[in-house]
Amino acid sequence: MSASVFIDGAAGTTGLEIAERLAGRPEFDLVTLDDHRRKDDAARAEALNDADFVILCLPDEAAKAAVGMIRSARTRVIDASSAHRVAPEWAYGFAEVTGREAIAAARFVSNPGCYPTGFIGLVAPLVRAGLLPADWPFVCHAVSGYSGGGKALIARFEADSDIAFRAYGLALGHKHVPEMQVHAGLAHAPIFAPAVVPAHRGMLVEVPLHLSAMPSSATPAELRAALSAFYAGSPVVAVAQDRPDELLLRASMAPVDTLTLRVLGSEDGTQARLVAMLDNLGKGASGAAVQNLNIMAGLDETAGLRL
Ligand SMILES: NC(=O)C1=CN([C@@H]2O[C@H](COP(=O)(O)OP(=O)(O)OC[C@H]3O[C@@H](n4cnc5c(N)ncnc54)[C@H](OP(=O)(O)O)[C@@H]3O)[C@@H](O)[C@H]2O)C=CC1
Ligand SMILES: CC(=O)N[C@@H](CCC(=O)OP(=O)(O)O)C(=O)O
Repeated sequence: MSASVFIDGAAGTTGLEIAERLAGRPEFDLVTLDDHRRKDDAARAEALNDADFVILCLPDEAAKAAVGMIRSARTRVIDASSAHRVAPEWAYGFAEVTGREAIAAARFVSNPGCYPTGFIGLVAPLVRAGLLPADWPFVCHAVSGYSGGGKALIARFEADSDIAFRAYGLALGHKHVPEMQVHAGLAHAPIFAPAVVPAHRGMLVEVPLHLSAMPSSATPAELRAALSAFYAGSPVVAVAQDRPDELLLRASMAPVDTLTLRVLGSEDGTQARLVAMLDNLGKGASGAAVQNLNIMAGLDETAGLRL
C-alpha cells in the first residue's frame, strides 16, 4: 500500500520541486489542495491529520502553526522551513551528518537550510575528527541563486535585471547562524556573509581558513582525506579531488540533488578554502526533503533524486 504525502505550501518554490521528484512514484500517494483551498485552515487541518507524511514548505510562522494543527499521532512531519532546526525534539535531516537511523526513527524531521547544508557538510566532519578546533572563529561567505528566497525574491530578480550582486545579512543576524553553529558543533557563532546573484538556482558556500594559525595545524591534504573518508560511498555527497582554477555557477544550471565539496590549499599548506557547491533547491531543500522522506519510509534514500 502506498503512503500518503501532503505537501503544505505545494504552490511554492520548494513544494513544487518536491512534487516533481515524487511524480510517478507508486510508493507515495500525493495529496494536494486546489488553489482556492490551499490556504483554507479547515482543509489544511484535515489533510495534515489524514496524511502519513506531511512536508511543510511554508514560511516559519506558518510552519509552526501547521505543526500545532496536527492532532494525529500517526502523522510524521518534514519541515523545510527554519522553524525547528535547532529544536531538540526534532531530528536534523542531514542524513550524512546526523545519521540515517535517527531520521528513520523520527516523527519530526527538520530539513536543513541551503547555506547550512554547505557549511555543516564541510565543517562538521572536520571538527568531529579534531582537525579543526571547535572553538575557532569561523567565517563563511556564500552566494546563492535567487530562487533561494522563494517566490518573492524570484519576482524581484525577474523584475529587475539590473541587479548584478546582492550582499545581505549585513546585520550579522541571519536566521541560519544558530543552525550552522549547533550542527557544526561550534563554540562560537560563525560570521556568515551571504549574497545573491542573478541566476535562478545554485550556490557556492566557502569557509576560508588560516590553517597555520590553528593549534591542530592540519594540512589541506589531511582535511581532504578526512572529508573523503567521511563521505565515502555516499550517493549524494562527493569530495572532488581536482584543483580547479575557477568554479562557475551557471545561470542555466539544471536541478541536481548532489553536494560537491572541495578542500583547496595553498602551495605551502598554510591556508585553505573549503568550498561546497550545491543546488539550493536540490540538496539545499527539495532533494534533501525527498531523501529524508525515503529514509523515513524505509526506502532507497536516492529514489526520485537527481544525481
Ligand atoms: N527556496 C529555497 O531554496 C529554500 C527554501 N527553504 C524554506 O522552505 C520554505 C518554503 O520556501 P519557498 O518554497 O522558497 O517559499 P515560497 O514563497 O516560494 O513558497 C511558500 C508557499 O507557502 C504558501 N503559504 C504561505 N503561508 C501559507 C499558509 N498560512 N497556509 C498555506 N500556504 C501558505 C505561499 O503561498 P502563496 O503562493 O500564496 O504566496 C507559497 O506558495 C521556507 O521556510 C524557506 O525558508 C529552505 C531551503 C531552501
Ligand atoms: C537567497 C535567499 O534569500 N536565501 C534564503 C535562505 C534559503 C533557505 O535556506 O531557506 P531557509 O531560510 O528556510 O533555510 C535566505 O537567506 O533567507
